[in-house]
Amino acid sequence: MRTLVVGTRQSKLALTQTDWVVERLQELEPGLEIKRKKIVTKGDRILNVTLSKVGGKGLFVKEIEQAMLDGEIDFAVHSMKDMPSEMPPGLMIGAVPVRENPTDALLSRDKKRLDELSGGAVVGTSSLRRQAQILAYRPDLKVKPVRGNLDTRIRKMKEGQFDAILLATAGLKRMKWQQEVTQELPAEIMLPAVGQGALAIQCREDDEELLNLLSKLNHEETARAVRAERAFLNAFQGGCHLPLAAYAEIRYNEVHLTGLVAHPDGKTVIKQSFIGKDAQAAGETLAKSLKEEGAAELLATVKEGLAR
Ligand SMILES: NCc1[nH]cc(CCC(=O)O)c1CC(=O)O
Repeated sequence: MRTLVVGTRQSKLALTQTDWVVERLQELEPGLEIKRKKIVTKGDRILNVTLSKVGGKGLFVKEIEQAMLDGEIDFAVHSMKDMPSEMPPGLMIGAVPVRENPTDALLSRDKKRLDELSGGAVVGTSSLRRQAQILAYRPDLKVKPVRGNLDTRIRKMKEGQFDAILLATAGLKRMKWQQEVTQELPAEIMLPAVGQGALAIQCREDDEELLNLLSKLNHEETARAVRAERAFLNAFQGGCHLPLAAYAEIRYNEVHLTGLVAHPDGKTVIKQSFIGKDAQAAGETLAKSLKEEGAAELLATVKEGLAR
């Protein structure tokens, strides 16, 4: 195998995730040389603006994809959650490694669990999905936007800007910061984002040598669950900035998929589950069923509100 170049964002989480994949690949092929090339994305540059207002899809991947197409890098490790549904021609997801914990975590200043937070407590999150679900469960809480890398957000909470914040458990575990987690929120209260906890290893579709190596890292159960979640997402032409959630598990060789669309105020939540064999079909069927309950109109209203 030739020396490989992996492109990565320079956030600690991106570097940690990239290193994890590099180590797995070097276990599979001892002596394999992999160089890291750091790339700054648009999402990294505009940290002061609420992402739902920036709104663009693929904010964290575009520059990396271009470097791959230009041959400057061979592959990249992305958070599946940040991957847009559309990929430029010539690129593909070469492997989906085994999923890390998919839940969302509550981190709070006084180690108070969600049920113990006082009325009016301020929860930091810029995710409309998290905002909608936390308000649906606890309408008495206040939600305020927070941006920045994981360490920045935790610091802002500890400084007192927020009583609690919501973050993906997976990112914290990968950074070995799981001791910061006060409570992992169950999917019944906080349905995870599409692809949360999973990674996508992206490469050129004609790179057979690399694809052959990457296939050994692929975890079919995770890939299948994520396929169902992303099929659901695609049906709404949604991005990670919309109040939309989906989570799938494989049980006895069947896909158990739950999907949700909500108003950011948490007062309207449309949520359903579906069980099927075919992952893609499960996602499409569930989306259709939510649309029959008015999910598309609800999202259109939300988008209108964001544009204003
Ligand atoms: N939106 C940013 C982002 N992209 C992936 C993760 C965490 C890791 C993951 O979800 O796989 C995070 C941080 C967060 O949402 O807390």
